[in-house]
Amino acid sequence: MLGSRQSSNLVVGLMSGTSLDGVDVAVVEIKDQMDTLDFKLLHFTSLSYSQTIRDKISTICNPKTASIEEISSMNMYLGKLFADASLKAIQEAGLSSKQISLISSHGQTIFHQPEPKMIAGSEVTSTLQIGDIGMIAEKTGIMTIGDFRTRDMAAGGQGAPLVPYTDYKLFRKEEHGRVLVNIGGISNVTILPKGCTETNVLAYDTGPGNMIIDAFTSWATNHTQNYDKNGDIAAKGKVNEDWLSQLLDHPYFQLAAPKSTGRELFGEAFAKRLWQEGERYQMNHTDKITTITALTAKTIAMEINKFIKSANLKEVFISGGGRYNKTLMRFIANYLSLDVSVYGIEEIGMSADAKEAISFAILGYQCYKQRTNNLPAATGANNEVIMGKIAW
Ligand SMILES: Nc1ncnc2c1ncn2[C@@H]1O[C@H](COP(=O)(O)OP(=O)(O)OP(=O)(O)O)[C@@H](O)[C@H]1O
Ligand SMILES: CC(=O)N[C@H]1[C@@H]2OC[C@@H](O2)[C@@H](O)[C@@H]1O[C@H](C)C(=O)O
Repeated sequence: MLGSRQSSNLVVGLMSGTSLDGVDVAVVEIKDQMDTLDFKLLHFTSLSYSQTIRDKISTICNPKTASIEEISSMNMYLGKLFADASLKAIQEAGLSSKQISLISSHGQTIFHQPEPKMIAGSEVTSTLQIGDIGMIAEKTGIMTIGDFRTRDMAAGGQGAPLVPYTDYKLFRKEEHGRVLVNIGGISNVTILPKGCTETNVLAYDTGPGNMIIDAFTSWATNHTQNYDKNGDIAAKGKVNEDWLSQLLDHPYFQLAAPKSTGRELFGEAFAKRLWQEGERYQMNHTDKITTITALTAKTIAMEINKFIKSANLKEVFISGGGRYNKTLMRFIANYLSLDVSVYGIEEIGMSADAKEAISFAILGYQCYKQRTNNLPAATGANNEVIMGKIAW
């Protein structure tokens, strides 16, 4: 039985995020004692998607170009790819499949609609993560858990963000407040006030993370670069303050929490519109990238600044690929009040790259243990639920 022996608590967590860069795989030992959870990262690896796969996923993320046939086949294709990635990681960790209790897979989000649509007089919210868990279980021989977000939505939540549950379990502090920021395709913050309980954690998506920076870099470099490595391009440009303040008027930044977002709002169409706006401002490509980097930084910092006093915030820890963008990190620190210090999340023993995959390992483990694993304060759900479905 899971949990009865130390060796049986080995879990593989899989995360494929909104950047569409690939799948992250964390092999984690989960230490489950009384009501505290802890983990040890045994191995971490990422499998990059080929350009063909990125393009295919991009196509099915866009309702105008998606076809049901492509969605259906990509669901099975990604399931197989996730299975292969899991087996590779298990082998690299020096383990065998038999030692793994479960695989927990977030899946690839291709659609996320937290604002209700009317269908035959009923309000419907929806979210879709693909990468079939039946396929993963079949190809690995390991029980697989996935499809977390729908259950939270069924309980009236946004189905996102889900990682704040593990942020709360692992990183809350009695002495002072902390903020965890993940900068992937989209950015999200988890605010853990001093001595917080589950009910007063604040967590939501702040808006774009690297998504627009990546798109701009690709266009500015004639597709020779997918992202602004280390923020080197942004470091060379100037922020256009006029344009930045206009960009900050976007309605998403004014929305009250709980809120979550994705490619539907800040994807390619949005990036294209901003790129054209930048042209109208007669800005060079470098200044456009610098200004868009400042937009990500400012929308994160503005949210944190709101809670510095009330939550007694002292430390901000940054994870996700954006942690490596030095210009973005510098801008965030500059936009924040001097009361808080900004660190990479490795400062508290967590890997910036593996954090989300580790979190999904923990969320899946909790599901298997039949424990609730959503944080209604973050998602807006009416009640706690056990998120996740199991393929035996
Ligand atoms: N060295 C680096 N310098 C600058 N940016 C980087 C670097 N390494 C990664 N990134 C950025 O991080 C992005 C990937 O981040 P990450 O893997 O955290 O996103 P994700 O998990 O796909 O997204 P999300 O968390 O929104 O689902 C890349 O697209 C790139 O923009
Ligand atoms: C619908 C969806 O896939 N949302 C992702 C996305 O990527 C970042 C942000 O938007 C967050 O809401 C979420 O992922 C993280 C892992 C979460 O649920 O905490």
